Amino acid sequence: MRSLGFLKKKRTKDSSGSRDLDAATTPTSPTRDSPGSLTTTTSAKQSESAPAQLEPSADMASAQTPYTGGSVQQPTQQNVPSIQNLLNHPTNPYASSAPDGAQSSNGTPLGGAKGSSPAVQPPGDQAVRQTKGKYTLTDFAIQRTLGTGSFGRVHLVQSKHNHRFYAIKVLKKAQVVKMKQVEHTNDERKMLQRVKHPFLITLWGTFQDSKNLYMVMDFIEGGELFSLLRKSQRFPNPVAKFYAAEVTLALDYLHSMNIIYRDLKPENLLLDRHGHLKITDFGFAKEVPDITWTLCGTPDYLAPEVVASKGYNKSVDWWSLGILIFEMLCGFTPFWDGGSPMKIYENILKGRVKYPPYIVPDAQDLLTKLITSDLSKRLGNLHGGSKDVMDHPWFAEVTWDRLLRKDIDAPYVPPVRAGVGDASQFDKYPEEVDAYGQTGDDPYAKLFTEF
Ligand SMILES: Nc1ncnc2c1ncn2[C@@H]1O[C@H](COP(=O)(O)OP(=O)(O)OP(=O)(O)O)[C@@H](O)[C@H]1O
Repeated sequence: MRSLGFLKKKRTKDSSGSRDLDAATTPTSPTRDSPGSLTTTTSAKQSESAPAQLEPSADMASAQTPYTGGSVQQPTQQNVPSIQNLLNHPTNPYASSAPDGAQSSNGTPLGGAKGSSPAVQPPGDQAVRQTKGKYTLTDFAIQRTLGTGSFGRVHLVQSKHNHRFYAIKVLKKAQVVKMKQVEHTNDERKMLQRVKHPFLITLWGTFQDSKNLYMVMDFIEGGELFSLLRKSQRFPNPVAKFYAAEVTLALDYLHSMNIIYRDLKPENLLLDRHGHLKITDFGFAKEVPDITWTLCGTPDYLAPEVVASKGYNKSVDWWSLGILIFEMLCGFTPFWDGGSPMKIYENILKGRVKYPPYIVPDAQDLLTKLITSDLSKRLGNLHGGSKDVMDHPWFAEVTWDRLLRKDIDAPYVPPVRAGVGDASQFDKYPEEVDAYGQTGDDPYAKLFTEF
């Protein structure tokens, strides 16, 4: 029987060294996005270090009674109306605001877009958000840890100015340098500064001290989709469709700006207080107008052309969308089989997917068209681009422009008390008191001049 041990663990970027993909058991990242630079740095393997607090539900075989959240609305097949039936409940998303109270003229954070138009145009202005050195640590009171990552942790903080809650991602410079992620970290800031979209996290500012880099983002209260999925085992078809549709709009937007995201997985999808998605962790996002070669991502989600060290393009995100939809519908990823990352890569390269009988035909059709090694057939990579994905019959009842306006109710509303820094939807982490705010010698100052 399939062992479900992996279900408990979050899949993180590796923090424990590197090897060459061709030569060893661990996938690796070359330092630059060029074909000639395949000396390796950071690997992207399934980490054993993340907390594993979420046991899969005892009712593993059922997608009908997935939730354990008491009186919370639960996205089961019975009580979740189809997206078509959700059209008459406009939500009233809270306008976000900067920690110092500043807003752009339209009351939203400032973002800037360039490149081709997305198939569905998000609202917003074109100015570039000022992020560099805008804040300091003394602007915030640090509360608890929301998550840990390869280079540091994400804290819930409260602004001393407007008293609102934010999330600050802290990255240890020494760790970033050690794992040869300087370029990716600078890219993360740069990409986040450029984007403005309902389903992407907002970066308000960055700053640094001699030891750490800090990124000030909106605090997204509802927790990770990962937690919801593991508690549920798997999502009913309309629920998976809702989240997949929001991700599709975000990818459509990113790709219109020539940004590849490259780390799609439930761990990086947060739920806002209304249950809409926010994609976080732009640690692998990069502007790539045509082709790139860097080996990065999370094993289960890697496209075969990435595993095979070939040049690749935006369509790796469409492959990953296929893996995400599969995982939401099944509770496990298609190429995982309990083995090492290397075993996963073998399976990815073989490309054989077993579709459980409970996957509806439309969904299976879409999955076969996304999870295909043949780039001339992969949906999203064809002439119609992302529109082909949106026009697929599985998404037939999605009204894309209303979804973009969050004018469609989410299938699950997280039980959070808004505005009070309620972090109850996040796992608990041991609180380490790191030496934040230090001045003094900074051997890495030249590497992070944009922060
Ligand atoms: N804006 C936010 N609001 C609430 N929680 C957040 C926010 N950003 C990140 N988190 C939490 O912190 C966790 C780690 O964040 P993130 O993935 O950006 O860090 P990372 O160091 O890149 O992690 P990894 O190395 O695992 O990819 C997230 O999975 C999420 O639980």
